[in-house]
Amino acid sequence: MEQLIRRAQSSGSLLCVGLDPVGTSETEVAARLHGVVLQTAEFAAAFKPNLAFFLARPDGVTLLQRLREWIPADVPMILDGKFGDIANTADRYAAFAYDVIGADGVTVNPYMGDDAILPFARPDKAVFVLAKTSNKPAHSWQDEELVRGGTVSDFSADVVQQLSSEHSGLGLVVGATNSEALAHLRQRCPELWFLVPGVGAQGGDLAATVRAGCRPSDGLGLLINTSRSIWQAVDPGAAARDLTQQINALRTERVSDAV
Ligand SMILES: O=C(O)c1cc(=O)[nH]c(=O)n1[C@@H]1O[C@H](COP(=O)(O)O)[C@@H](O)[C@H]1O
Repeated sequence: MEQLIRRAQSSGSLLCVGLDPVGTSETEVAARLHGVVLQTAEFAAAFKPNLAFFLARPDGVTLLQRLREWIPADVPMILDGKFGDIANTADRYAAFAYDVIGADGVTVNPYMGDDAILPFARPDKAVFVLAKTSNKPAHSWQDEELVRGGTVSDFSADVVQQLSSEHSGLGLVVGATNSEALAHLRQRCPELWFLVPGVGAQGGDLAATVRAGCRPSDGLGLLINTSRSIWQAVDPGAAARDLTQQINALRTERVSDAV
């Protein structure tokens, strides 16, 4: 998380460049991936490769390892695997993500309990736990009210908040497609970092996202991910630059409103 904060500050950006590579040939995909990294790196607070898009290719694991080499060392790479299994299996996924691939962080699905999360917590790694996801059908699971009060996503957020008092580097995944839910979770967890996908192809409202999710105290706490709208752009560098500038204008407003 410290690396992430340093990078967000030095790049002046909260943009997370999502890497969900698609294409017909292995050479074409590798070349495009390398190109996107080179063109967007100066605007990237982090990169987020989604594991599924790599595993679907015959050389996917090697490509992920090459990707880590292409990404500048000071830019965190979050491996989006949405991992979630019992402790000894989670431990193996953590070894894969951190030791085999060299990722600086992961996404985790908390459904199986704390032991699905904690094997990923290492002092120098970031762990983003799903709380309120961007997909529409998530509503019927995550907005379910619990007998103890609050929703399932509130419960996930509360558990992560509690665990973060003993384990550094924990954050939440909160989708950009529901800014009310984002504002609600920001209020519930004022300090945690949120990874926020759903801007771009999924139609999340960027302005509402920054207003709802950015920490008014320091203009940080938010990593806004977009994948397809950068991958499919004619000029990925320009797309990343434009998005960064829009985010920065909005977060300046957010911080000055709070003063
Ligand atoms: O954990 C994620 O990154 C994630 C959580 C979520 O709630 N919604 C979501 O879309 N994602 C991921 O974020 C990326 C979104 O891609 P685009 O819709 O193309 O920007 C994909 O890799 C998704 O798997």
